[in-house]
Amino acid sequence: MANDTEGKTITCRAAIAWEAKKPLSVEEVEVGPPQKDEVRIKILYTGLCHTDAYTISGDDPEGQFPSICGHEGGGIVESVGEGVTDVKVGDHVIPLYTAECGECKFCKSGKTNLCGKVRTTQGKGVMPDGTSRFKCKGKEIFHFMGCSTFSEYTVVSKYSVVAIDKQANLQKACLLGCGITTGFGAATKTANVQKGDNVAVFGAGCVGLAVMQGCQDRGAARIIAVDTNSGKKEWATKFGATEFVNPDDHKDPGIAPYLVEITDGGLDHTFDCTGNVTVMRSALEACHKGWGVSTIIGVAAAGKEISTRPFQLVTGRRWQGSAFGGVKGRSEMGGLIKNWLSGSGALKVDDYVTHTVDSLDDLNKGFDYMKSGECIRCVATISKE
Ligand SMILES: NC(=O)C1=CN([C@@H]2O[C@H](COP(=O)(O)OP(=O)(O)OC[C@H]3O[C@@H](n4cnc5c(N)ncnc54)[C@H](OP(=O)(O)O)[C@@H]3O)[C@@H](O)[C@H]2O)C=CC1
Ligand SMILES: N[C@@H](CCC(=O)N[C@@H](CSC=O)C(=O)NCC(=O)O)C(=O)O
Ligand SMILES: [Zn+2]
Ligand SMILES: [Zn+2]
Repeated sequence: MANDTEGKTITCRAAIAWEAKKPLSVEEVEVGPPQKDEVRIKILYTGLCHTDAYTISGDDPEGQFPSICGHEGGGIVESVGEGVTDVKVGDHVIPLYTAECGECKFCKSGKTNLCGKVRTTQGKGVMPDGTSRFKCKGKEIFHFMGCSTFSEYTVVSKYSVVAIDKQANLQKACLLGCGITTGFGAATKTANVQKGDNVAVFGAGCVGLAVMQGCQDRGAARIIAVDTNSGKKEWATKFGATEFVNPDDHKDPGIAPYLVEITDGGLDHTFDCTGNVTVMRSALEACHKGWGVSTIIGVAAAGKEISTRPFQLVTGRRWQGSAFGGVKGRSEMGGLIKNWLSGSGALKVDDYVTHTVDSLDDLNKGFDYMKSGECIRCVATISKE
C-alpha cells in the first residue's frame, strides 16, 4: 500500500558529519523523493562499522563532507521511483554498498562482485544522476557509500538494495549489510577455504570472527586467531578458532616465523582483518611456501602501502583482497539469510551484537563503545517501525 509521503520531500532527523574528526551532529534534514530507479527507505537500525569511523576521522581519500554516513542498515521501503520492480513499499530491505546491476562488464564477468554501474557517483557522494537527495539548512549533504543509514530516511539506487525475508529480525540482519557478510564471504567465497585447510585470522573483531565462522563452516582444520587484545580469545573460541595467539608474545622472531614454525611450513590461508599494513605483511609471510593465499580485508588509511620481499610471491605465496566478502548482494543475500534463519547453518548473526544505542542522538556514544576494545558490534535504533 502507498504511503502518504510518496512523491513528497520528507523532513526527518539524521546524524551529519559536517567535517572530519568532529562528533556527528543530529539535525533536521530534507530527504527528497526517489527519482527514476531509486528507492526511499525508512531506516530502523544501523550497525556502526569501523569504516564509518575511518571516513569520519578524515583518513578516507574518498571522504566527503558534510555527509550522512552509515552503511550497515536495515529498514522498510517507504516509496519507489519509476522503473523499480525488484522491491516494493513495505519490503524489509538491506542497503548494499556493493551494488549489483547484473548488466555491467563486472557483473557479467562472473569474476567479481564489484559492480561498475553506480560506483563512480557513489564515491563522489551523490546519486547516479549526480545530485543529492539530502538537504540541511539549505545546504546539499553528501551521501555515503551509496547507503547513508545514519538517517531516519535515505534514498539509494535500485541496484544498491535487496529485499529480505520478514522473519529476519532487522536489528540483527542489518549486520549482513557489511561486517558479517564481509568476513563470512571472504572465507567461503573469495578464499574458498577447503576442508582440512589450516588458516590464521589476524584481528578478531566482527569481520575476523565472521571469517572464523566461515572457515569453521568449510571444515578448516586449524583456525588460529591472532589478536593483540587477549580479551578476544573467548570470542574467537566461540566463533570457531581452535587456537589463539597474541602477537605481542612472539615479537622475537616475530609472529610470521612463529606461525610458520607451529604449522609445519605455514598456513594455507591467512586473512587480514585489522587494516594495519604491517599486519598485512605478517599475514602474507605466514602463508605456506608454494600455495598459501593471504586475503586482505582490512581498510588502511590514506597514504599507507603494503610491502614484502618479492621473493615471498616468487616462491608461491599469493596476495588478494576481498570487498563485501565477494558476495553479490542482490542475488546472494537470500542464501545468507536462509543459512542464519534455518538455525542449522553456520551463520550465527545474533551473536555479534554486544552493544546497542537507542537513538540517533547516541551514535557518538556508539562509536565510543566501538573503540572500547570490548565491542564486537554496536547496533543503533534509528527509528521505530
Ligand atoms: N573489505 C571490506 O569489504 C571491509 C573491510 N572492513 C575493514 O575490516 C577491518 C576490521 O573490521 P572490524 O572487525 O569491524 O574491526 P575491529 O576493530 O572490531 O577488529 C579488529 C581487531 O584487530 C585487533 N588488532 C588491532 N591491531 C592488531 C594487530 N597489530 N595485530 C592483531 N590484531 C590487532 C583489534 O584489537 P582491539 O580490540 O585492541 O582494537 C581488534 O580486536 C577494518 O579495517 C574495517 O574497516 C570492514 C568491513 C568491510
Ligand atoms: N574509500 C576508501 C576505501 C574503502 C574500502 O575499501 N571500502 C571497502 C568496504 S569497507 C566497508 O566497511 C570496499 O568494499 N571497497 C570496495 C569499493 O568498491 O569501495 C579508499 O578510497 O581508500
Ligand atoms: Zn562496513
Ligand atoms: Zn553491475
